[in-house]
Amino acid sequence: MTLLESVHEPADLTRLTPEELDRLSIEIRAFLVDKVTKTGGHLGPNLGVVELTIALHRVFDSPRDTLIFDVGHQAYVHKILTGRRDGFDDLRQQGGISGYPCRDESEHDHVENSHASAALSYADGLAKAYELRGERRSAVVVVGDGALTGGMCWEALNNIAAGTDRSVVIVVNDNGRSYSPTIGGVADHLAALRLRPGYERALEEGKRVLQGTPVVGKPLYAALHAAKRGIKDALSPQAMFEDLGMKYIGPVDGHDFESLESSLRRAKDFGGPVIVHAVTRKGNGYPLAENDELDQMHQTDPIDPVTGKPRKSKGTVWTSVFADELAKIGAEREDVVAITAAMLRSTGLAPFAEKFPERCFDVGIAEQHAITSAAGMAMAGLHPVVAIYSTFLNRAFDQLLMDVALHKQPVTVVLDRAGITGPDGASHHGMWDLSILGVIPGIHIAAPRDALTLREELREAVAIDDGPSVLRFPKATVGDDILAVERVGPVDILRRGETSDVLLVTVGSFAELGLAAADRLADQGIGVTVVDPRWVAPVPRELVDLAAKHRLVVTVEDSGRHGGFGWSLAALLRDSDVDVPLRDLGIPNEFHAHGSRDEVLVRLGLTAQDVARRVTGWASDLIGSHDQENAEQVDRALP
Ligand SMILES: Cc1ncc(C[n+]2csc(CCOP(=O)(O)OP(=O)(O)O)c2C)c(N)n1
Ligand SMILES: CC(=O)[C@@H](O)[C@H](O)COP(=O)(O)O
Ligand SMILES: [Mg+2]
Repeated sequence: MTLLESVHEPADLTRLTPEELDRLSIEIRAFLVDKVTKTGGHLGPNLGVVELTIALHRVFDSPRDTLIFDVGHQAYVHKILTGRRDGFDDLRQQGGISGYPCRDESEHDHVENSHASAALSYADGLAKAYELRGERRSAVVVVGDGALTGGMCWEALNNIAAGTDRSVVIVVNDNGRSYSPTIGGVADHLAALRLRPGYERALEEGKRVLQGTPVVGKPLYAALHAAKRGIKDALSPQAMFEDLGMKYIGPVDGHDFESLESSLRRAKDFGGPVIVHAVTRKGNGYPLAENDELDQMHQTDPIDPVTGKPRKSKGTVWTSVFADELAKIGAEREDVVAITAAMLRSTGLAPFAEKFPERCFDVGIAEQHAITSAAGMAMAGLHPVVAIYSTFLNRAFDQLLMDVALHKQPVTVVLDRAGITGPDGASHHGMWDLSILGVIPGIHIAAPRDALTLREELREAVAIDDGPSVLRFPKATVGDDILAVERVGPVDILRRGETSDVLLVTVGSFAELGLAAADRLADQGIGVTVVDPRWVAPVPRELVDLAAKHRLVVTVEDSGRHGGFGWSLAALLRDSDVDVPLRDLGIPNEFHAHGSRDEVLVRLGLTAQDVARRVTGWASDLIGSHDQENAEQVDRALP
């Protein structure tokens, strides 16, 4: 039996010798490489926290002490040590274990939200509750140097520092990288602290020397205090955390068990807010992840563990089309600048940054700042393009509403990973943007259906100079271009039905699905006109006239139904006194578990077959043109 097989719960770790701990680390790293190169996942981050996570579980008493991982993408080792080793064959797969902490999986898991920079706030709340209830428990957080660039961390630190008797242990997992090297003053300060590692050792050495002298009692303590002061001033740059009133321990070698455990025990015994600054190496022990110049191993697709080559090709993804067109626009318009929130490559800004380095800004994991900083740039005559994932825009809603739209500033926000994303689960699906952005006065939102319309609508967006414009597209391979048979205003007619039974309005990449459904319905004699609005906000008024010429309107969108495009079009028809029944298909407003994008869409009934079946039913019920027998025929006719 391997050591890894002998560890079923954290308590099993406490009996291991130093040699066994080192062996266990080797086994865990081999396990991570073996499993994650098969399933895909956050290989780099987790290889960097093997010793740290083992040490945390040896020093603290989870779940009595609450262990929280910021983002949570680096919790695989935690899952292995808390009895879920066997689940890694199905990591991030439908029905398998989540790639993030999951409360249903274990009492040791607490925070499922993978949005960065929130963990310290949880810890502050937990610690306040423990104090009120007289419970001697520690709230322990692992927060990365990247997550520490997020604003919520500093809101939390401001509060945590005030809780002098509350045990909040903040382990800064400092590997110097987010996706790519972490930027900004916080990162520079951590680097300064990292580069002066002698402080702790010198302090220990000073204590040892003094305790070996005949000096005792008060003179000894005075001498110790003087030594500490002198060493601290000489070796340790003024740690901003101490300025905040927090004890700072570090920098600590995050791969050395002895240093880690002694620091964590000191932190646990301190009984107040304390920072343990652990210096780790992302991807430690696996050269392909250690030397991750192209940010491929922060979150990897399934790859060959030796060569690092993807196990299957993804084809052309939406992001690469955006990347190419923005770089072209950048060459034509020097007022266009780009902003990323620590995700330059994964949001497609790398080609722009390579061509125009002075016009591309990485603000760290700080989407709120990104949006308002963009408003500032726009006020000064630039046209910023902020590229972020749809789900992360949630936290910057007020900035888009009040800092951009209120001032009618020309800022373009490009939302990648819009709609169902898949393996990253509920907090990553980009299903909220149409619902929350639709309320913003003067906003323009485009949902391209293919590469051609993405290029076209991106150009239209950066030409809008009287307010915010938004473009959204999914985490997927982009399909073939779908040519329109006619354009009515901004609306593309993709297919005219033999009869005007149904107007099927498809949003974005769902055009392909809508056309496939229309083909099936035509076989049943149901005439379907398929249109792509291209710009979904404001809802094109041309849809009112088109709806008035049909007997049923159906919308289908890769977005939450509540407040989505379907609801907005229904409101417009009502306001226009067009009394045509409308049915909307979209993502139910629930939290949807991980799986592949296609698997989740099947779960949600968002496939051509499902759409055809639903339309047949509605056509039969609402316009009486087809009986139930047709509905069954549609079923039989479909693969
Ligand atoms: C609000 C938000 N923006 C962006 C992301 C995407 N993201 C996930 S992990 C990560 C980098 C985290 O860096 P760090 O905190 O240093 O952790 P490490 O991966 O280095 O362990 C980013 C940007 C996110 N999860 N949340
Ligand atoms: C944890 C996080 O927010 C990302 O790393 C997430 O895994 C998205 O990955 P993709 O960039 O592959 O969509
Ligand atoms: Mg990091």
